[in-house]
Amino acid sequence: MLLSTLIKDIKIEYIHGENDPEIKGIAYDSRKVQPGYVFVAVEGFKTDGHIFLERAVKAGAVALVLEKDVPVPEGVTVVRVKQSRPALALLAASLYRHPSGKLEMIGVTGTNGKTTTTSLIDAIYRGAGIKTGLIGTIANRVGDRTVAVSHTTPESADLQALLGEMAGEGVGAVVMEVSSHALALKRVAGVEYDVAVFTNLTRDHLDFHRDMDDYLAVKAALFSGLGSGSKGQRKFAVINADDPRAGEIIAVTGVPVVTYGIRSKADITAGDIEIASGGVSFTARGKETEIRLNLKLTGMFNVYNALAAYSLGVVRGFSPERIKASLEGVDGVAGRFEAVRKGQDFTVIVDYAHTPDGLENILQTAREITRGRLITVFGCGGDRDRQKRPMMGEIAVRLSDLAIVTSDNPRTEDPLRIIEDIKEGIHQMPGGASYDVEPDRRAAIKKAIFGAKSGDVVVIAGKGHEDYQIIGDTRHHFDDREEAARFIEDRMQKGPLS
Ligand SMILES: CC(=O)N[C@H]1[C@@H](OP(=O)(O)OP(=O)(O)OC[C@H]2O[C@@H](n3ccc(=O)[nH]c3=O)[C@H](O)[C@@H]2O)O[C@H](CO)[C@@H](O)[C@@H]1O[C@H](C)C(=O)N[C@@H](C)C(=O)N[C@H](CCC(=O)O)C(=O)O
Ligand SMILES: Nc1ncnc2c1ncn2[C@@H]1O[C@H](COP(=O)(O)OP(=O)(O)OP(=O)(O)O)[C@@H](O)[C@H]1O
Ligand SMILES: N[C@H](CCC[C@H](N)C(=O)O)C(=O)O
Ligand SMILES: [Mg+2]
Repeated sequence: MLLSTLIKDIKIEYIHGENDPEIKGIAYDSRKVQPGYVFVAVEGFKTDGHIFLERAVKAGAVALVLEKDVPVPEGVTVVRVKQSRPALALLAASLYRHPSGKLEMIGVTGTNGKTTTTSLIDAIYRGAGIKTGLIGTIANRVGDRTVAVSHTTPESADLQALLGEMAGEGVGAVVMEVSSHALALKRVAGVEYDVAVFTNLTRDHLDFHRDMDDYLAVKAALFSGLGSGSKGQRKFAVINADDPRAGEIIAVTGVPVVTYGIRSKADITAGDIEIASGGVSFTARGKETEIRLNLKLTGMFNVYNALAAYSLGVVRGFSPERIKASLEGVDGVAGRFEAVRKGQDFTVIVDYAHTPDGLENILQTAREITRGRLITVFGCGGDRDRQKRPMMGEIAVRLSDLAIVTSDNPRTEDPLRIIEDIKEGIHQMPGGASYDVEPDRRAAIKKAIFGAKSGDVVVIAGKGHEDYQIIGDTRHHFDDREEAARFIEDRMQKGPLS
């Protein structure tokens, strides 16, 4: 595509250079530039793309998109824009010929439940015989082909390339997680959504967003952006009426809204809820429909996730019976309340709860299936929201019989410093509280498993499906499920600690 065609839809401050080169690709990272590419320089949080212009041109960039007036190498065409991130997104959408316009696009946002809810929605579409694309934390999938992930929501240029592949391979519907980082950093600018789902808003990422209002405003952008577009598909939003901020999301949504809930008045509600260790059952009731759903996922929060998916399915026009069959066929989601079973007489659960609300939910659910003691192993990620640490400490200790505080992904922070932040919340608890500290996650898991007695439940929270631990800038192989399985087998041979 000629540069002049590519930039047709973006607002430009000025252009320098006579050439109108043929553009073969787009890169936001100088290390990924190939001959014939346009390089878009982004000012980031760690470094600045404008530092790497020489490198990009050496690697073959024929055009540069900049948001700053900086010296540039000779011989390339320079396109100056106001903001590079939205420009990057819109240029990529153009280059891949607006793939989201050819696909039914479903975006799911909210603090918790995105991965689970997208898996459930995906199952409904597949069950209806539609080829799907899935984009999210655990994996990206094009039909049955899995593509590696680096983010929950990919960077705009990678996202548009992926959507392009999906459109080219006959995908009908794309179900994707839309993180607040993605919305704030314009990764999804230029994506035309048909349906947006709001799961909930609780505390997280306040290292990145100014405050909860800012966090909400960012999430709300997915809903206010729903009105535009020209696919002719029926657009609607699916919103959790029980969330205290639901009204604010509804207020900015320019398309019909279907609400779901358990406590509040909603279009579709869940009643007669039964929670067991093997799964939840509930009756989903709409104006004209009523159906009993028996899921293999458990926990009250999964009633919400399933109800969101069910509501979407009904409004989309799938039959409640068909939706029921699809939802009931989902065995579980990797690393979400995933049991590690090696024939032991106590329960071990690996879960991705990494926010105060997630942890509270998971421990309440675990308590309901605990006959003995509830033992929790958890930590908090480094280089992420610090204020959630004491809150998670308090929750873990309050809701467990024994909490073992350990490391999550320390990243570039001192693991002991992170643990100190967690302990602050514990020490403020009235009457004090007993807990254990074991900074080495492997040793903490071992301690929990060797300490468990018959009927106990061990919850290992925070890392779920992750098969790595990030210490400094290095990713080491580490999988809570593997570690737990190994120690359970060990313990069954050697016996518990006395
Ligand atoms: C805070 C955040 O999201 N940062 C993202 C952002 O980084 P940044 O803007 O700071 O980039 P930077 O490192 O300063 O570099 C600036 C520019 O120079 C470029 N560069 C850099 C080096 C070089 O040699 N050449 C070069 O051109 C970079 O490619 C970049 O375009 O843009 C980068 C490129 O897309 C992302 O990789 C990076 O994600 C970081 C690694 C990250 O950890 N993000 C997490 C927090 C995140 O996005 N999480 C959400 C899920 C959260 C949730 O809801 O739970 C997600 O969607 O995954
Ligand atoms: N609807 C929900 N409400 C509250 N907590 C939930 C809900 N669904 C799941 N959780 C908890 O949050 C954890 C993460 O769930 P899930 O992966 O579905 O969320 P997510 O929004 O995709 O997370 P991330 O932002 O990290 O990608 C689960 O392991 C569970 O403990
Ligand atoms: N998407 C979340 C994942 C957190 C997972 C937890 N294991 C951690 O590293 O903090 C984030 O990037 O904040
Ligand atoms: Mg997710």
